[in-house]
Order: sequence, then C-alpha cells, then structure tokens
Amino acid sequence: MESGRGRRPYVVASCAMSVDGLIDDASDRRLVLSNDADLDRVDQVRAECDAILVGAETVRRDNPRLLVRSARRRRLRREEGRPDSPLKVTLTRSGDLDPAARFFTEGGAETLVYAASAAYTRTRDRLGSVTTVVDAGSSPEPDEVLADLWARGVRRLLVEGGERVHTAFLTADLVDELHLVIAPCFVGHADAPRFVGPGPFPHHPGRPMTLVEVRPIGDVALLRYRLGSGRDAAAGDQADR
Ligand SMILES: Nc1c(N[C@@H]2O[C@H](COP(=O)(O)O)[C@@H](O)[C@H]2O)[nH]c(=O)[nH]c1=O
Repeated sequence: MESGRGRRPYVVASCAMSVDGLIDDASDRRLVLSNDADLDRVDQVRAECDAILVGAETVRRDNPRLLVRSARRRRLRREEGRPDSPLKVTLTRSGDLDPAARFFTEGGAETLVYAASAAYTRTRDRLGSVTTVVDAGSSPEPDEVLADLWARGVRRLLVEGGERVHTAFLTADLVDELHLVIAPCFVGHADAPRFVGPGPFPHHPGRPMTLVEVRPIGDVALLRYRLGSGRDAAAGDQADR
C-alpha cells in the first residue's frame, strides 16, 4: 500500500445517535435511530461520495449493504459516468469477515478491504475471490488509508462508523465535516457502542468545531459541523446546497 501524508479525499463523517450518545443497543438486532426522511438524506450524502467506509465490526454487527437506495440517484450517478453506488471500504485487524456478508454480495459495487499485515494472507485467501484486499501494515491507519484511497481516485469519502472508526478518524483530525443526528430517545445500555470512545480529540473545548447547520428532520435533529482549517472549501460547499 502506498503510504505518506500527501493529498487525501474530503472526508464527511456521519452518525445517528441517541440522546445518551449510543449508536446501537446490546441486542443482535440492528438499531435504526434515523427516521425515513433522515435515511433519505443520508442516501443523498452517499450518492455524492466516491466511497463509503465502515469498520469491520460494523460489517459483522449490522451486515450493511451500503448502497444508494434511490433509483433516481443511481440513475443520476450513471449519467455522470459513475457507478450506481460508491466504492465500499472496510478496515480490519483480524481479517474476520464473511465473504457472504451483504457488504460484498449486494449491489455490485466495488469493495476494498484494508487488512493489517498479520492478517493479510489469511484475509486474501478468504476474501480474495469477492474483493480486493490491501496490506495495510501493522494496523490500518486513517492517514495511510486516505492516501491510498486518493491514489485510487477517491475524492470524497463518507465515513459511517462505528465507534472505533469514528474515534480513529476524528482523533487523527482527518474529518472535514461531521453530520450528527440526535434521535429523541435514550438507549441506556452500558455495553452498547457509542458514537466515539475516549481519545485525544483535536476539537476539544479550547478548539471547537464550527456549527454550520441545525436542521429538524421530523423528530430527529441534524447538527452539521465543519472541522479543521476549512481545507478544500469547494468540496465542502457541495453539502451546503
Ligand atoms: N443505524 C443508522 C445508520 N447506520 C449506518 O448505516 C449502515 C447500514 O446501511 P444500509 O445497510 O445500507 O442501510 C450501518 O452499518 C451503519 O453504518 N445510519 C444512519 O444514518 N442512521 C441510523 O439510524
């Protein structure tokens, strides 16, 4: 894998959480905190991206499809010469991923797995027929993954979680824009995953993010923040429309 700190895609992080900051409960069933109108908003955000990234734990827990759902948005993408849905990307240290997961099987979108070197051979043997596996060194680090995605032509990336991935990208100061949706409920489980875990977040109380929008969407609230130094403002402006 190419490494280095060169150019990287514009990164949008997206998360729906309960009022107590949780993104799932402790059950096997996936918890959807967005309402239908918000899921449709997320679909538009997906349609504007070149790639969607989630952690392997999210692939295991949620078995997500990560596709553009709207036929109209897929058609618009096709008319622009883009694939129906963005490239799907995941990061794994263990390589514990099921080739039958919907991440790999649904929608015909291209997929990419960044696997830690220790798990690379095993992961390639297991998944090589359904995906492209990249050796990501001692562990997949956000800056190196972004540099590699840039080299593969990804200019706008949507990071959809879960907790470890959001924490890694945000503490590394590699998110340009955060879309945080608050659902009107508490989850209350001690063992449930949170939006983020503890870490050295660059946007601490002394260096807050910039709140650019507060939007009620039915019974949920969308908070949109700008992070960092406002790099690549043109790419960010897309989200202001
Ligand atoms: N539960 C939840 C989200 N979950 C995210 O969406 C993924 C599922 O995608 P798909 O299989 O394509 O529907 C899931 O793995 C997680 O990354 N997103 C949201 O905007 N709001 C929600 O309430």
